[in-house]
This record gives sequence, C-alpha cells and structure tokens, in this order.
Amino acid sequence: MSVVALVPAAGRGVRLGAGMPKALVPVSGESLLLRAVRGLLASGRVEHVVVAAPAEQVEVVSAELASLPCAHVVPGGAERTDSVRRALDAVDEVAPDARVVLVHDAARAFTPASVIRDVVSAVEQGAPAVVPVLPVADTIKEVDASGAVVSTVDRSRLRAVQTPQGFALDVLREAYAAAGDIATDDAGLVERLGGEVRTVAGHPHALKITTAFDLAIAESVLALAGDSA
Ligand SMILES: Nc1ccn([C@@H]2O[C@H](COP(=O)(O)OP(=O)(O)OP(=O)(O)O)[C@@H](O)[C@H]2O)c(=O)n1
Ligand SMILES: C[C@](O)(CO)[C@H](O)COP(=O)(O)O
Repeated sequence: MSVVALVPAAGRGVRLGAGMPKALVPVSGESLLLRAVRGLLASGRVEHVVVAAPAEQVEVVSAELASLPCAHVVPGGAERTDSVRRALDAVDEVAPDARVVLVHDAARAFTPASVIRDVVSAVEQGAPAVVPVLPVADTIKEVDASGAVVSTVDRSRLRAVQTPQGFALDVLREAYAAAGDIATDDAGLVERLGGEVRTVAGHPHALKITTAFDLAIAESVLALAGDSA
C-alpha cells in the first residue's frame, strides 16, 4: 500500500510579489517546490508525488523536478481546490496501488519529516482524515462589519491548521466528488460530509510562506539549521 502526495503549486504568489510563481521562488538557491517535494520523499513515507503547476509553466516545473523521477506534474487550476482536484485525478495513473494520500502546499516547504510521518501513521492506523495543528497564540476577537468587537473567542479550543493533510484515498475522492464551494483546506471538504478529521501536532517550521516576511523567516530557519531544515 503506497502513499501518494499531491502538491498544489499553481498559485501566483501575489502576496509574496516575487514576479514569478511562488513555488519557483528560490531560498538559498533551491525553489520552495523542490524543497517541499524533496521533504516529502525524505520522510521515507511517500513513494509518489503529483505536483499541480501553473498551467503555462508545466514544462518549467517538470524541469525543476527532473532530478526526482517519482514526481509527476499536471496543470493546476484557477483555485487551490481546482489544482488539488486535477492532481487527484492523476493518482490512478501515477500510483495505482496508493491507499493513503497527502495534500501538501508547496508553500510549506520547510515542514519537518516528523510531521509528515505522524500524518501518514495516523491515516494508516485508521483515521479517515488527519490535519497537523498548532495552538493559537494570539487572543482572537470576532468583529462586525464596522470593525467593532463582538466577542472574544475561547482560544483554548482553536487550532491553526497546516499541511500535509492526510486522507484515506477513497475518503478524499468522495469529498472532492461532493465538493461544492471552494474550501480553504481539504479536510474542510471531509467535514462537510460529516466525516471525522483527527489532529496531530504541527510544527512552526511548517509555516506557509505567503509574504516577504514569511520568506525572511524561512531564510532564518535555514541559516539556523545549517541548510538541513
Ligand atoms: N490556483 C491555485 C492557488 C494556489 N495553489 C497552491 O496552494 C498553496 C497555498 O496557496 P497560497 O499560499 O495562498 O498561494 P498563492 O495562491 O500562490 O498565494 P497568493 O494568494 O498570494 O497569490 C500554494 O502552494 C499554491 O501554489 C494552487 O496550486 N493553485
Ligand atoms: C491548506 C492551508 O494551507 C491550511 O492552512 C490553507 O488553508 C491554504 O489557504 P490559502 O488561502 O489557499 O493559502
């Protein structure tokens, strides 16, 4: 029973503003995408990877991953959900024996191997869907349309959600078959069907690189880890 990872990498990276798709932005000479895919494979728990690339950059992205023969590239879509769906559609061809699927943002390129392993193990032990989470550090307030505070939310029950998110393959397929509106994460589609979603501990290094500030943090993490992060 193999594990396949879907890597949505077709975003424009508007908030980062690097003038190229975010997945191709280099950190210490290696793109976020290459780091993310290599990290999945280096966990020792992922055998196949399907990357959703910007539709007009499939060849560029394929060349970027040429050193990793188990990575396959498909054209992504307009929204993250569309990109994941296209990668999911390629699983039968790329990994016909897969029963466990991960969905992992290229933008979370520094996710530690331990998080990837914990997510895979939880699915293998029977969880239909698994997300890595971190406690919320800030006080969270609900505000109305005018910006006035409505309430202070009890943060003890809140978690910030990361990737990779792990699924039994048939569960993710069912969730995507039923998907209506766009969801901000894949587990949200399982929740809509009433499916159980379990959590494992996330990690600060699995941050999503969204802005130039996040990229600076990633560069610092790499510098501290001596490029072994
Ligand atoms: N149509 C899209 C949009 C996003 N993604 C991917 O989904 C992940 C999370 O998205 P985000 O970090 O929001 O990336 P962007 O959409 O590129 O960011 P922005 O909104 O700043 O353009 C990224 O790896 C991104 O490449 C994708 O595959 N297809
Ligand atoms: C999937 C995700 O990374 C979990 O935190 C996040 O929801 C992606 O959101 P985005 O708005 O598409 O970046």
